[in-house]
Amino acid sequence: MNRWDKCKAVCFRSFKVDKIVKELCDWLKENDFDIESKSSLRLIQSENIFEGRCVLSNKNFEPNSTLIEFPHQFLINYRLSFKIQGLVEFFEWYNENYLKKNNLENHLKLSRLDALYLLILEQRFNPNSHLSKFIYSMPQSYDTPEYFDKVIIDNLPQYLKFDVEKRIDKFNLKFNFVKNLLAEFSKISTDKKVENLVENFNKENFRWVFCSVNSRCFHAKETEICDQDDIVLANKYFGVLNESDGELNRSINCNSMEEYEELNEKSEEIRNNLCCIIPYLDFLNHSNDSNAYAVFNESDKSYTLKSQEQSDFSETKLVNKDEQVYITYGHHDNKTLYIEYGFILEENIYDKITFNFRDLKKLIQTDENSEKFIWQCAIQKNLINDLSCNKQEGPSWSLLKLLDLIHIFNDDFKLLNSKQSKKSKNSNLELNFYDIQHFNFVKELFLRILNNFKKDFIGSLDRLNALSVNLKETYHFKMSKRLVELYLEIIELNINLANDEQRWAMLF
Ligand SMILES: C[S@@+](CC[C@H](N)C(=O)[O-])C[C@H]1O[C@@H](n2cnc3c(N)ncnc32)[C@H](O)[C@@H]1O
Repeated sequence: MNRWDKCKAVCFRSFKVDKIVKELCDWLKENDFDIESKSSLRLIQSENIFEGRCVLSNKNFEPNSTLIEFPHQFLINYRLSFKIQGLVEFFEWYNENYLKKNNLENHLKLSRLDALYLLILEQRFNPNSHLSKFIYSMPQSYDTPEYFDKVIIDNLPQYLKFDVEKRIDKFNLKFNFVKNLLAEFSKISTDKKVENLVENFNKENFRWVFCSVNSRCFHAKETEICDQDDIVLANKYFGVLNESDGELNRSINCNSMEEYEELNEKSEEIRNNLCCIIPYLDFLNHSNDSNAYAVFNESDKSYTLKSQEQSDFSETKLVNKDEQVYITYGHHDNKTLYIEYGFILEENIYDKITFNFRDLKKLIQTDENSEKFIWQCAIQKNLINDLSCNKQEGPSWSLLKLLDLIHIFNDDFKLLNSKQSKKSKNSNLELNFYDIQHFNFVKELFLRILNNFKKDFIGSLDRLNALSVNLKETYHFKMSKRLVELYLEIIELNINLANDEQRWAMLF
């Protein structure tokens, strides 16, 4: 897009945004929250067209001041679905006919997150909806991979494709499960709202609500937002949510990588069930260097947006007049931003390549018991949480230590001759977990994995470049290609680092 096109697009969008903002502010006012008089913030179309809409400050704020407080009633989570008669009937029917009768696997159960999807969809198509003006303020479509042309996904490197496909599978599984349940329920329901919801529950609409919630939610504890009565109902329909169940610090008790990955997924699922959307605050964009943060306020159950606190260690990023207010969505690498939010950052200090179980397994050429032992050590010694390399520091210490371990047990390394290594094959206790012992072998393994990745990424770039001209004009294509290039840069920088004897030796 050239500068003129960009300018035209911004003007057009700004016009639309004004109308959306007005509706949203009117809606808040109708619900006793006059945001225009209460706050020093305003919503506009960002000058960076790819950022969409954004929140701007009308004045300078001191560090640690309150920018705005959102009353509890505007925190939208599953509990509001219990106020909709048709949905409550559906949950009751599901409880009686499914939950009690079948021993369902977790992914085939309704969850709190599904209740939030259903609430927003029901309200979107309900002519008397309480939330319709807020829902109108949400984007009509998204830039997350659920919206991509499949050809783009098919031609991504395995590193990205695997997670993108996993996400799309999850979406499809959820869609089919809820659709079938609703279809069965509609046979016995006479509620007009349910009829309406079933009619509108198609793939396109579910995709929209799936992405709306996932890319615009905050996370808040159930006990912070819900009354005890809501929690009792939620436990009945969706099971008890033990918020500490999925905590990763319990990974230490895992005995295998499969168990560890399961725990990881469970922890993500629990977090997803804590999703809540806060109108207006869902317009805040992300920066790694944010000037604000949002926090739950226990005393009055409100959600507060605050300017950053003064820090003794780094320069405090201030909220200044007419500048954008940013929060941080988390210390996300570009793969996560791409999949969860549909954008990437050119300069992302948290960007890295994280090697997973399957990538590293390819390096292990040993017997089953030794392999099991390697993974158990990796989990128990907590190496598993950061098996990555980045642009600034190269490989993480955990990755180097794991490669050191892999090398000791690898039949491939015929040079293996140190007494310590042979002894350590038989005894966990004798393994040294504090230093890396064989940095030349580690280098060889590191280069093996990087070169595999490089081949995959270069192949992907070639295939992407060969796609049709029309597709290459799309934002989804451009963002995907740029992401592949940025990762290729990380791979090449790390290959150079490993090949530079002096710099490599300095890592140990
Ligand atoms: C919570 S919403 C923020 C409001 C959004 N800009 C809008 O117009 O509704 C999150 C979405 O904003 C966009 N976004 C947020 N931060 C961004 C950034 N730093 N660069 C580009 N897009 C960003 C992405 O599309 C993301 O999925």
